[in-house]
Amino acid sequence: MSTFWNSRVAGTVVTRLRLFSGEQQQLQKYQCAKYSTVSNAKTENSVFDLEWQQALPYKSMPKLSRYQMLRGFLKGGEFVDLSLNDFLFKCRERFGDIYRMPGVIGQPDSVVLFNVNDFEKVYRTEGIWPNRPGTDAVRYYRENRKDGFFAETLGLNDNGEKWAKFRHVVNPVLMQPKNAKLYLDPLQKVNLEFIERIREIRDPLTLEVPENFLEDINHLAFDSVAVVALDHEFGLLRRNPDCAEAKVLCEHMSAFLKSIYDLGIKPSFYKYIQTPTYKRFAKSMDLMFDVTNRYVNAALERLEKNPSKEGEERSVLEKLLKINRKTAIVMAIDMLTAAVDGSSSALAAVLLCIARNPTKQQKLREELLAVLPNKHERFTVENMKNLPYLRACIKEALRIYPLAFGNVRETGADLVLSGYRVPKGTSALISSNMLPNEALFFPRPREFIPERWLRKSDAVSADGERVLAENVNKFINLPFGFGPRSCVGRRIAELEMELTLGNLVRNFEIEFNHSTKNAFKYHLISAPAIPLKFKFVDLK
Ligand code: HEM
Repeated sequence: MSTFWNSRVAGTVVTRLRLFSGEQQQLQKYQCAKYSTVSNAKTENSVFDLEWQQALPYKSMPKLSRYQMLRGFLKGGEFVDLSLNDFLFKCRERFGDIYRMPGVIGQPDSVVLFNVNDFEKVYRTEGIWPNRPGTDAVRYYRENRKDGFFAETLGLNDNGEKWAKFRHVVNPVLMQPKNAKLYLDPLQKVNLEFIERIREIRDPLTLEVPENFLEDINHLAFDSVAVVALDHEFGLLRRNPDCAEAKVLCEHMSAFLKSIYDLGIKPSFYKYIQTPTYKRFAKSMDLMFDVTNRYVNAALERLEKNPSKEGEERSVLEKLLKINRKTAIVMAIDMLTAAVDGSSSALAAVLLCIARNPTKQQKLREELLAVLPNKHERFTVENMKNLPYLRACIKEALRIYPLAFGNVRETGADLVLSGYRVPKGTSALISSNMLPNEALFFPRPREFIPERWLRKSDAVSADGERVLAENVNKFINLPFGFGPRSCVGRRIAELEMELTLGNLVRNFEIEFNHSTKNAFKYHLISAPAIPLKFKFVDLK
């Protein structure tokens, strides 16, 4: 019987792979045999079936009642002012490492997870078309736009086969290493503006940047993603700080993120009546659509007037336009909304860690100088290949200050999670962001030890203790998500962080002489909560 199920699952996989052959390698990597037979295969003999039979019924899982949920989010309620993160943790204290959260007003129930073994099970059985619930409001907006622009595709906010088709066409453009050259130079140009901006705004005596330095980091992140997504240098950072369109985009991107929690998790009637939150959200989406549409059309016109030569490739946008104009617009909006706030928080985390750890900073500088002895020399795809310590510093900073509260997946199979039966199709909130800071998983968790991420022989901290991250369950720390649905902008984000950290450390001694207590607050994603008054001292 179990052989029958094995071959059935394998058969389905083979058929789908014919459709999406590019994902074949990923799939083989991610769908480990242990879990691929689970999918609804409740055969009498399977190990899974025994586990399922012995597990507690879903209904008996500790849960927040519908009334508690609704009351908690009403005026004066216990959850009303809490961030998503604090809300989930408050309930964890009451119910433990697994609990049910009721879906209210037409939303489905969710199960909230804090156990890494459960994270692994959910990810490993997510299937080839993993669904990420939570962005219903985006889909609702796109489905209901009067001009029907999104009738064929809802972009990467879609789910199921339609998501996969879209992702399949954009993956090669955004994720293939060979395409990095398309965005390396534009990103580097923006990056050098950032260095100049720091020199302009820092106090001439203290050499500290102003309290609102986060705004500059935000503009760096915005200019960087815009140069990729819209093939346009807005120059918000320095040359064109009053650019109205760039400001509109920036402002509405942040409003967009906030609405995702307000409309996706908190109780909301927006599908029945246009609530003020939904109206604000739809206005942001309209504005972002209009601006994006204009820039993509302008790029198209430029290309038509000055077509690229055979084999010549000039930008990511040009490549996306070659697929078609709609794909280019939808992808540009999806990149802009997903990139800016996250990238700037991640950059702030990296800078705080490096500024507070001068020995590590010096070690990184030495690595950079060995590869690029002249600080004016540009990074290239080639010379960036051998910078393991740079990458380790970024990984370690994202471990200490994880960006997202966690992730969301619809369970791809019936699963036993923490001893309870959880049916296929349940929305699972993988609440992972606190675990990378627990000593159980990472020794000396609050210390910035990039060596954890190096090869075995190098993974020893300054006082000789082994701190290797290799043996830690990798599902604890997945800053870019997992599997075929993981961050499509990962290469761009990593390159942007590597260029920024690399260029800053080559140019300055970076210090942060203030408290880092409660440096970040968590909403859907983290955001710096302290003034980022870094000190930048020029290096000779
Ligand atoms: C440090 C910066 C960033 C981090 C930590 C990050 C992290 C993530 C995570 C955790 C996800 C969800 C993955 C999953 O469900 O498994 C995601 C999705 C996504 N990210 Fe990023 N991201 C970053 C920057 C960017 C940038 C720069 C872009 C665009 C250029 C981008 C575009 C996207 C998009 C479009 C998705 C949705 C993918 C899909 O559903 O297929 N991200 N990101």
